[in-house]
Order: sequence, then structure tokens, then C-alpha cells
Amino acid sequence: MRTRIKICGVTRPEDALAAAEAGADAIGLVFHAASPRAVDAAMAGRIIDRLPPLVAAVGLFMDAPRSRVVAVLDQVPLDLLQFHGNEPADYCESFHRRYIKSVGMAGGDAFAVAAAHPEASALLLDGHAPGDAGGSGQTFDWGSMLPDTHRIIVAGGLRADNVAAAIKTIEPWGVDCSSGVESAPGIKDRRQVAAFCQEVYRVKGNAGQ
Ligand SMILES: O=C(O)c1ccccc1NCC(=O)[C@H](O)[C@H](O)COP(=O)(O)O
Repeated sequence: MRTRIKICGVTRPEDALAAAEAGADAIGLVFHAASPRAVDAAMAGRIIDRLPPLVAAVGLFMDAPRSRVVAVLDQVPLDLLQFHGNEPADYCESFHRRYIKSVGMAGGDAFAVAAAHPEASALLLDGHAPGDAGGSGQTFDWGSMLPDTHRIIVAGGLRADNVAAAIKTIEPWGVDCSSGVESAPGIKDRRQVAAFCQEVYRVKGNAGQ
């Protein structure tokens, strides 16, 4: 089975289009005001307008008030939600959207998060500590024991030159990359995005490989 690709922290319509044309399955839009990759609802709408069909838009939140998520959903046609803080399952499920729950693997307990979020579509395993923001560029120990109850998306410090090792070690459902394909925070570099996607397809491009 091939490995899905999510390019996260997209802040410009042209970067979303470049990611889709390079073969990404999803882009991530950060709705966490403190992030250098934060977008508002208006920009998120413009970015999604440029996305080709069959490419998903994922909205990222971190311990946001419920009303904030509802307000974004009212304005932005997000396909999935991704939660980066300490959000409990009843909060995550209350939006009636598929959701991805992140785990800060630098001290976090992926098994505990998996048990607490049985309805999550996937766990996104990230390199930073619990409570810290994503987009850190930090990897985690890919050889650590991981839950087999959920689809796994590997994140944290992935780049074109290390994503193959992460895929071979974990065999995840998907990979997520943000700072590893940027020329500056929030500004995706078209060539780095293409190199990242090509490397994922090279390693695990077709069913049966
Ligand atoms: O990217 C951010 O700035 C961010 C801020 C707050 C919460 C989550 C955030 N990003 C989450 C992601 O999914 C990133 O793609 C993930 O952390 C991997 O980032 P990187 O290590 O830079 O590839």
C-alpha cells in the first residue's frame, strides 16, 4: 500500500497547488494564532479554492475553545480536523468530523492517547514534547513501540533525505512534513515539496510494493 502524504502549515494558495501537483494527498491549515504558519478563515478559503479535487484540507487546532473551531467550520470547508493539544475525545468528536489526534512523542504516551481517542481516524506522531506546538522540525525515535489500534501518520523533522528511513521503519499510513520543505516559516519551497513527495513515491509508490 502506498504512503499518504500531508504537507502541513500551508499559508499561500500557490503552495497548496504546488503540493497537490507534486502528489500530496492533503494539506494542513494551522488555526493556532501563535504559530508562524497561522492562517485566518479568509486565507484558508482562498487556499482551499485552489486545491484540485480529491486533495483533502485538514484544519489544525491546539486547545482552542470549542466556539473557535465551530466558527472556522462555519466559514471554511475543511475535510478533517487535527488536534494538537490536550483535547479530550468528547471535545474532538463533538464537531462530527473525522479527526486526527497528535501525540508529542518527546515524553508523550502514544498508547494512552490511542486508548483515550478510539474514534480518531489516525494518530499523528510528532517529534516535540506534549504541550509544545508542532512544526518544530524535531524527529522522534522511530524504533519505539507504537499502538496498532489506529492508522499512524509520522510527523516531526521529516525531509526528503530522511523520509525513506521513517517509512521503512514504521510503515505508516501517512507522512506529514512542514518545516522540512520550507524556505522560511510558512513559506513552502516548491522544489523541496516536489523532492519530498518524489522520495515517498520512490519508496512506497504503488500498491503491492
Ligand atoms: O506547524 C505549526 O506551526 C503548528 C503549530 C501549532 C500546532 C501544530 C502545528 N503543526 C503541526 C503539524 O502537523 C506539523 O506538520 C508537524 O508538527 C510536523 O512539523 P515539522 O517537524 O516541521 O515537519
